[in-house]
Amino acid sequence: MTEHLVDPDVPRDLHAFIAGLPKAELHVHHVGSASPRIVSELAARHADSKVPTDPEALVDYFTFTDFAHFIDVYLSVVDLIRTPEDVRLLTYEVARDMARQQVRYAELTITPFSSTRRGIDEGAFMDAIEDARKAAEAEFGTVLRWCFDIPGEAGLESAEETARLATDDRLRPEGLVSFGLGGPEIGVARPQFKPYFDRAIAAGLHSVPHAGETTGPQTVWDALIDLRAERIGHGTSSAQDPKLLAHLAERRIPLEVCPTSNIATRAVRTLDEHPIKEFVRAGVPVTINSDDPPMFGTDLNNEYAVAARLLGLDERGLADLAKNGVEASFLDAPGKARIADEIDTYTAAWLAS
Ligand SMILES: O=C(O)c1cccc(C(=O)CC[C@H]2O[C@@H](n3cnc4c(=O)[nH]cnc43)[C@H](O)[C@@H]2O)c1
Ligand SMILES: [Zn+2]
Repeated sequence: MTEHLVDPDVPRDLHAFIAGLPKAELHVHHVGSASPRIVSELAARHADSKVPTDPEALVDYFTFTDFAHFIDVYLSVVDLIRTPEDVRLLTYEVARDMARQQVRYAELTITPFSSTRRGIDEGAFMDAIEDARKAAEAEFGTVLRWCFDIPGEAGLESAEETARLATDDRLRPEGLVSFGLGGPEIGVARPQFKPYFDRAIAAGLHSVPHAGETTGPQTVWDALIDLRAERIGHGTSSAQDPKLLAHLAERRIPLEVCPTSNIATRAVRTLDEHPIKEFVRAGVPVTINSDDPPMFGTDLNNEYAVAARLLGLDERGLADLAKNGVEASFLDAPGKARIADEIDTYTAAWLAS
């Protein structure tokens, strides 16, 4: 258990239960998962960067005034990933951190455009993430899959490039399962990306755009209608629209909820004002995720503890939440059943002890 992340309002034995609970993570960014150790190592390697090398100084550096500031800082970390070896190291170390938290399966959001436009060879990039994926599965037992996302603010050029990298049979990595859209939402309307999502969906990828994180519920409707979203990244503002909540519940469209992220980027004022309770009350499938954990001073275990407090969950409630993540994943049916059984076995043993 990471001591500094223990929520004093959650009983200690519930923290211990969460630490051992097998989990799936569906909304977590590649570069945003770089631990302070990796960020400071890369910053030391690339001395021209403004990113601090001292892990303590990173805490201040990762304090954001708003979403735009978060993206600026995020891109300064992206600038540290300069070689295929940087990509491999980052991916492998992220999987190690996940395995320590009993993450059995993760769909990691990667923005290949940001790397290829900075000069990393596209084939070498794909080889680096695939090599790390296979090593992580063999050595840590954590299964990784990829979501390639368009950085929307970078325009349609980035959409074209992301769609090409995701659908070209010679490049497309074996682990790729879905197609996303990230970055700021203000001034970046979802419908313009429809042709790129159509191509990705035609190539067999699932649609998982961010929507309703920093703009209102209409963005979520646009993601559902134009981008044919199967899950929504964040979807926080859905709570403002009862018809939308009913639609998400009826169609069983999960929200990828990332509570601490929403506070860190100031999308939501305080955790107590987070709409997660409204989602659950409306019957919307809720999954718990960490988004950019070291940047937001959190990890997946802490997000489960936050959810336990906000929703008043005990061990069985937390196990159900973990099973929501498995069910909403793009794993095949036997893969889902394996992790769900593991969650049940773990929970039964914990409650019997
Ligand atoms: O790479 C570039 O050159 C570039 C140019 C202009 C704009 C961008 C971006 O906007 C990149 C955004 C970046 O942020 C990632 N991300 C991480 N966490 C979140 C989140 O909570 N909400 C939205 N986006 C997020 C996203 O995956 C993009 O890679 C890049
Ligand atoms: Zn995100």
